[in-house]
Amino acid sequence: MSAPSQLSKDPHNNYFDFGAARQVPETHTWEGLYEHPLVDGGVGAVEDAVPVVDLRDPHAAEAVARASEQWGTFLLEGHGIPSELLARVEARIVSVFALPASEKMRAARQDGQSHGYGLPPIASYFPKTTWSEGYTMSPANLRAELRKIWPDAGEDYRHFCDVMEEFHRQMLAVVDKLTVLFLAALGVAGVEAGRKIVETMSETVTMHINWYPKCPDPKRTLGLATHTDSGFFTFLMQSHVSGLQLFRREPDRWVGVPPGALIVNIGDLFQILTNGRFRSTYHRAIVNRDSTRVSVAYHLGPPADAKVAPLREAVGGGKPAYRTVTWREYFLVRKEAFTTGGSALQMVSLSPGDHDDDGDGADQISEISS
Ligand SMILES: C=C1C[C@]23C[C@@]1(O)CC[C@H]2[C@@]12CCC[C@@](C)(C(=O)O1)[C@H]2[C@@H]3C(=O)O
Ligand SMILES: O=C(O)CCC(=O)C(=O)O
Ligand SMILES: [Fe+2]
Repeated sequence: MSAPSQLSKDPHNNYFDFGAARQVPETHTWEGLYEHPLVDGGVGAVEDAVPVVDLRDPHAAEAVARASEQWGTFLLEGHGIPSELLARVEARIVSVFALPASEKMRAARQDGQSHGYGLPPIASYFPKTTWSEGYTMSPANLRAELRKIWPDAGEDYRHFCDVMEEFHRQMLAVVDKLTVLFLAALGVAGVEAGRKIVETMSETVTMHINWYPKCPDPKRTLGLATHTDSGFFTFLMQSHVSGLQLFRREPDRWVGVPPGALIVNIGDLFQILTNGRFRSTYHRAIVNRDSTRVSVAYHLGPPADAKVAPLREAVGGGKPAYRTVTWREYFLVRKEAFTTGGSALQMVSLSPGDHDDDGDGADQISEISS
């Protein structure tokens, strides 16, 4: 482990040289990772196959509704993003993380900042460090952000920015199509309403890239801690190496998501917006001995200070299940939830207990609180 003196005093922000690691040090060992069985969520699996939604399917809105209610996650097909572009995105992500530590650390996330290189925000809520590096950036500010790493704006800089901007442009078209389906699934009328939502979300897109290096002892550590995404919804593009797992109840188990697919995750604010009809999903990433894995999460949500409350169409004749929150406020609630071992969704619920977000009255799942 190297901890050059110019780096942050925060132990989560010190540089750990994964390439040189011959074992998993205490700082990176997690307990209770395999308390629940792991099952295959591949397309062939019978019980646990992760739902698939094909955007070309005339019944896609029903499939979106079913998957969002029952799983909170689905594999997206027919999205039209060329696999050749996804391969270029992957190659560019690999190239950033391959840079020397001193260059990456120029963009290190500072305390409380939403953007930057290093561990993701939730990392600071855990006593242990994960086997990964990350970098959060927003397309709106991509070029300025990446100048921190590549101040001379050379060829690598241009390649990275060009590819990520192309990915962003193409993703916006997918966001457009999926939003129409979500609104149809919720019975919200109006193309105009949809346009406005897409426009607003497109201005606040955040991309978080993840790099999970090979690990000499993968069973003892974790790539990304168990969490739900907090926004409206997230697209996740992962390389052809497995690692993403979804937590499912009754019986408690981890479902391994097949690698290579584009994944959609419902986030907590969408659960609030839909009055609990669509569910956010607990998920985590594990690492492996033989292959490095990368992923890019494309997070969509409202502006930080916009009020989010259950939709009239979702509440119907009933009662709103959640109070009104802003994303900024929800981050604080979630921080408190992580530090007290509670559930952020329960903390904003108007009838605590009734809307336990993972179904059994227990607040969080094992390794979160260990
Ligand atoms: C828009 C965002 C969602 C995110 C927090 C952030 O401001 C930028 C990083 C995102 C990420 C990626 C890894 C997991 C996660 C929980 C985290 O700590 O950082 C998510 C955040 C989230 O969904 O709340
Ligand atoms: O790498 C993965 O598969 C998970 C990434 C993730 O959940 C996230 O970035 O929010
Ligand atoms: Fe996530």
